[in-house]
Amino acid sequence: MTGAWTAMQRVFEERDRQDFDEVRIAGLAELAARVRELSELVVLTRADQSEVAVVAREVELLTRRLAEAGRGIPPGAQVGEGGIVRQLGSPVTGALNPLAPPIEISVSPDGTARSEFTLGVLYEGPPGFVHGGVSAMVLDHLSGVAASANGTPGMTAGLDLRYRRPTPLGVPLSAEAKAVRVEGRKTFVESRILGPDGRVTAEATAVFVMPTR
Ligand SMILES: CCCCCCCCCCCC(=O)SCCNC(=O)CCNC(=O)[C@H](O)C(C)(C)COP(=O)(O)OP(=O)(O)OC[C@H]1O[C@@H](n2cnc3c(N)ncnc32)[C@H](O)[C@@H]1OP(=O)(O)O
Repeated sequence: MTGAWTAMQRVFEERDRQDFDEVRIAGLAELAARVRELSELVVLTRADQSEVAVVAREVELLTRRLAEAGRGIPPGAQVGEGGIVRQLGSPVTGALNPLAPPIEISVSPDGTARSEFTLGVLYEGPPGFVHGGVSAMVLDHLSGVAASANGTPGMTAGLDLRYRRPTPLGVPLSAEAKAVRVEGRKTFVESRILGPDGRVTAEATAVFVMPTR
């Protein structure tokens, strides 16, 4: 039976054949950014009912225009030595995904993956604070990048989260993750999100397992 890793490689190879140059990516990223703004205003608008109905109709027409050139499969993931290096449709970092915040991640020479980002109203859980599932998503992904940077990429097998204090919405947050131990196919990664005051709001230990080929 084909393993998960081989199946994923096949998907990636298929998508690699798609025609995505940097100019096209920039254009689509601009579109995604505008849709993100629109989504936020859907939550925040005070427009009256008739105006909302008109806008809904206009958005429907715009959607139909894009559907005429729909292609059925999501944008590709670029794969490097350490696993995925860029995934344009990622719900966390994908510049082409309007649902993604999106967050940008850098990796320092010691293998620490870091990010600074702000999460707006679309990610609200408790009033005024970030949804716990969104924090988990960010830490899961950041930890995945740290596992890859360690040269031991894998699938998330476990994510043990502790929510220390509420994570505030609409203010600059930072997050970091680092691989701390490797045992066979398993890589253990520790991560955390910090509020603007530098205090930890959420922290996690994740286990990544390299799937069988
Ligand atoms: C620069 C940009 C980069 C970009 C990088 C992109 C980052 C993306 C980050 C997001 C990642 C995701 O969302 S991934 C999506 C969410 N995750 C998934 O869908 C995974 C679904 N699960 C699976 O496919 C499978 O269960 C696997 C592949 C994880 C493991 O299956 P397997 O290969 O059969 O392995 P298995 O025998 O079960 O376990 C292997 C070893 O791991 C241990 N193990 C298994 N689970 C756990 C666990 N929770 N905690 C501790 N240990 C565990 C087992 O005891 C065993 O230890 P021992 O006996 O060997 O000692």
